[in-house]
Amino acid sequence: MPLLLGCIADDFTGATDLAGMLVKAGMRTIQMIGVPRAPLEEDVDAVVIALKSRTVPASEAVEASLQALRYLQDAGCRQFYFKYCSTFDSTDAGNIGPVAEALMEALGTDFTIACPAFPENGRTIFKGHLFVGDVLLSDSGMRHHPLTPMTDANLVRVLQRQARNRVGLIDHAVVSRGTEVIRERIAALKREGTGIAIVDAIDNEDLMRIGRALDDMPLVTAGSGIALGLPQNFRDKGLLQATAHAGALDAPRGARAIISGSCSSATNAQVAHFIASGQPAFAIDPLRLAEGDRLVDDALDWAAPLLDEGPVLVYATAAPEDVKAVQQRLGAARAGALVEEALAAIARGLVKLGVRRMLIAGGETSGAVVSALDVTGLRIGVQIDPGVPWTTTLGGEQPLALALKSGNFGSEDFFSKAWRLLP
Ligand SMILES: Nc1ncnc2c1ncn2[C@@H]1O[C@H](COP(=O)(O)OP(=O)(O)O)[C@@H](O)[C@H]1O
Ligand SMILES: O=C(O)[C@@H](O)C(=O)COP(=O)(O)O
Repeated sequence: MPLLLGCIADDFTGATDLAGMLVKAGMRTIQMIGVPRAPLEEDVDAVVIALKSRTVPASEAVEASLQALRYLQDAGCRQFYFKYCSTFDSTDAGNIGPVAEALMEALGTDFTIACPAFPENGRTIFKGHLFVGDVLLSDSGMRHHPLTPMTDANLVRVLQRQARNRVGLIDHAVVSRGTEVIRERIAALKREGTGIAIVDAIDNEDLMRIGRALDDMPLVTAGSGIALGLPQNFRDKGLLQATAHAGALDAPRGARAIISGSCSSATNAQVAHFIASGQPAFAIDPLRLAEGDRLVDDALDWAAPLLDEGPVLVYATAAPEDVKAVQQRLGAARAGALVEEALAAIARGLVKLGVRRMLIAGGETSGAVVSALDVTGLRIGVQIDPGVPWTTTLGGEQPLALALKSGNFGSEDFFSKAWRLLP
């Protein structure tokens, strides 16, 4: 069967989130790390190319995304999907707007939607406003994000600041009335010159209705939620036969470790829970890294004798006030880069020490770690919590089982319970 859906994800955790969603919705999906050098050999329905383009300068994000698009076009994909964060992580400089518009232009299309809704994880959109659980995005922990603080919940306004096209809204009154009404609204928005429309969605039924209305849209831009409603279109056209189920992965055996560079609220709670349950944890202080302390060696010396006992945690995760203090001293970008580099080196060292099963918390952090491990692709396995599947690696020196956890996903006991899902 030909490839159907070609996806470009702006970070690595987001890519596994999307790939897991597509598998759950019945598409055989593989995740590639960066734009592959060779044509795909796997027999799959969808490919997700994971980029690390969320927080790089907009021009670099555009370039990398266009390169990914060309690869997916050459592979014969029929529809394209730009995946960003369910909390719409971006700044006024981008990268959601510039990348979406560059992809539109390359595909010769004058209209797309933008919908980060992921109701199962508490991300809903109403009247263009994004909610995280019970609060507006701007009142959620995302207002303190180290790299992309989100202080405005009105997505029409947020995207308009990043886009040249006019940004409009398909609101819930339209979405709730079904696919035909959504199609009519899209046609009306196009007529009046709107290029991108934020779409309201508060539950999975909304996502299914929206999905049906996107069957002939060349480019969809969204979080992972919208992916739930797309496979039905391919199935209706007789293009998708297999119903994929994420089977138990043949996970390699070996020592276990958790690397956490996310400072999101959920990760802070997960780190605290792991430490409170008496399990071993090593903290990385960015200020000491900046002073040249040999924390990478220290962390590996600390971990080596513990690895036979159970999972170890190495973390830079910190509360918002501590992150702010560090950023005031080092600058946000330098602090982020120092931490990412150190955690990536520690992950490499841990694999040399025999770690074969690893949880990584944080999108940027996952990008840094997975790149350092020379992984070329990921097979998707069982879901640990919504948006976080176990995966096994393709490429790299050693086969590994990896779970890339988005900052704000997962229950408080995630770092303890995840292992129980592996054979
Ligand atoms: N203590 C800290 N102080 C400053 N920055 C930090 C600290 N710990 C981690 N970081 C940086 O914060 C960023 C967190 O982003 P990311 O890994 O994407 O997490 P999330 O998924 O929660 O957004 C990374 O660049 C990381 O290196
Ligand atoms: O859509 C989402 O929320 C995730 O898939 C995602 O992209 C999260 O990014 P990080 O919080 O940076 O891991």
